[in-house]
Amino acid sequence: MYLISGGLPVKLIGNNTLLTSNIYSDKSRKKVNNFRSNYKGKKASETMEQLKISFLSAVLGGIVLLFLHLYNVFVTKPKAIRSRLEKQGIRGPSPSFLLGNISEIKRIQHEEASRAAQQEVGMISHNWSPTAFAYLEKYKNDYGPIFMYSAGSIQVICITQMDLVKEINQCTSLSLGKPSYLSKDRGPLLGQGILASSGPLWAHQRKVIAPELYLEKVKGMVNLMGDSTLSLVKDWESRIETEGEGVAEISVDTDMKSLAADVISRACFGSSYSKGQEIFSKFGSLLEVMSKEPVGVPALRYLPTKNNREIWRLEKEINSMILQVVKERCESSCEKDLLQMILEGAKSCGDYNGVPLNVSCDKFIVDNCKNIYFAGHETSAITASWSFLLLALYPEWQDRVRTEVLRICKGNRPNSEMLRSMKTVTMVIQETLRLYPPAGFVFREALDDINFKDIVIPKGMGIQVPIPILQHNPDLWGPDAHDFNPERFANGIIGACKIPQAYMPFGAGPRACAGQHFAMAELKVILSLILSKFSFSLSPKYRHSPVVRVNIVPQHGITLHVKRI
Ligand code: HEM
Repeated sequence: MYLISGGLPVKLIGNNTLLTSNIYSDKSRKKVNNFRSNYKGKKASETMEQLKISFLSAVLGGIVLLFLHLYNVFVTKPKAIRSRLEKQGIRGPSPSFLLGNISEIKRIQHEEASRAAQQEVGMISHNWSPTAFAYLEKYKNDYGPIFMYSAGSIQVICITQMDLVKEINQCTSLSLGKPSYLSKDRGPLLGQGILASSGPLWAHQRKVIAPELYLEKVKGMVNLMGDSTLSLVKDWESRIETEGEGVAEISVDTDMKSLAADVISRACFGSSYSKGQEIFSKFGSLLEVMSKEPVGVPALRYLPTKNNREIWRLEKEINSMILQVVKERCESSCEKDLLQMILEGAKSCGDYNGVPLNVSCDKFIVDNCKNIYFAGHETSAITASWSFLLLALYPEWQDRVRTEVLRICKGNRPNSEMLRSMKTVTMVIQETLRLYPPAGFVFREALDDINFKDIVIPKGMGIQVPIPILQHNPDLWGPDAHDFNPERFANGIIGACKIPQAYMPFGAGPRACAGQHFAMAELKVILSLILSKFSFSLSPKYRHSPVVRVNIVPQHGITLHVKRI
């Protein structure tokens, strides 16, 4: 009998004494070799078989687990929270498997957009929200002022009833936070910065960042806002000269974006602002790539698709560029810019009132720099652009604003005192923000079951307050709700609306825009410096089409004729 021992054939004889095989003949050696290779082949194929089976069972197990997870995320959980709201009388369209109401929403939007496109070209109506928010208008008509719908894994309760809106805005409970998808699948843009975070981490960031943007601190930034605006004024002057006849056709929204980027780079990065501009221009590209991505399924962020690879590359580059500026800053002297304030905040980001915050210093710095840019760049740029459009459409208001600016500034650069006394400019900005608020919604998530009036909103539910729907409501603003009438703000917001809390371009309550004083000062500087040098009229190229992207933006840009005065 042969056995295989350590690769050598051995023979068992008598009382199990072993003899090595090398004493056997060639013939028997051949036999042994044949046996050995057959045996090895058989064993290898058995091992392969076993490997295949284990691999297949692992894949199958993975698929089953993934399916169970997706079933839980897309079916079980949504069903449970929807049924809790249904029991309280909240209704909404029935969701389909996986996509919820996404396909239906797309269809409603598409149909309404095609209907609007057939209307008279060149007609400008400020009542744009029934087109841009067609699905919300439909659901509100069908199910009442509080309704729910499903965006795949995200379940949303949409609230347009003012008593409830007021309660949400005033709520200080940390059980009401920002939607978790903001820091998950919008992670490369926002991370865990002030805009996207909730609970103690947000409370710490707010404590550090908001005071630096209070009115007193903003006064010190009026000069840098003037510097950026004056270089645009020079640029426009030379463009008007080159184009001849004293007029230039200018894509105002593009130039306002560069201007707002310049302002926020100077405010955030002080003397390293040119480095800041470079960082923010990469951030702009990241924003563009990410706006092509669906929201609500964070797992998609890990797939090595072309888009994701680009997102990872840009994110890595931006993060390391910010940290490079920080490193240079630490080696040089202190500056009084927003970055310095973020650096100070990072020193104490270990805990908030004894609760550990679980965020590294580097992440705290990087995420909050990105958040300040995200929050304060496009919003201000779009508002300035809509203001110029409205002033081009209503020349009597353009004249009133210019007269006020010339009376107050007397040809000088505006300072904070002058900005404070610009009443007409303020009214025009307020009315612009009412008709065209850059942010479409105030978003929240119930981080725990939470009560508003007699409704218990279940944990995990997204909460949405659609800003334009409130700000265009004739029941609140009167029959001229869709008209441009800055005069309504002559006695402030309280005098303009039956329920002043319906005016919320900057949100409201403890999470209201931390940069609203900064934004108002910036807009006044831009409007006053530009209107004292130029006049505006509509270009025949302009097509009015406000659409909802990350912000509410002019789909075809804002092209105006700009003339020196
Ligand atoms: C016209 C310009 C602007 C508009 C319309 C605007 C609007 C908003 C809105 C609607 C929110 C969310 C409020 C909420 O969830 O209740 C917000 C948050 C915020 N904004 Fe602005 N914003 C503007 C400019 C700025 C600027 C220039 C900065 C910074 C320099 C800034 C910094 C912030 C920050 C830090 C937050 C987060 C506040 C928090 O969650 O605690 N914003 N803004």
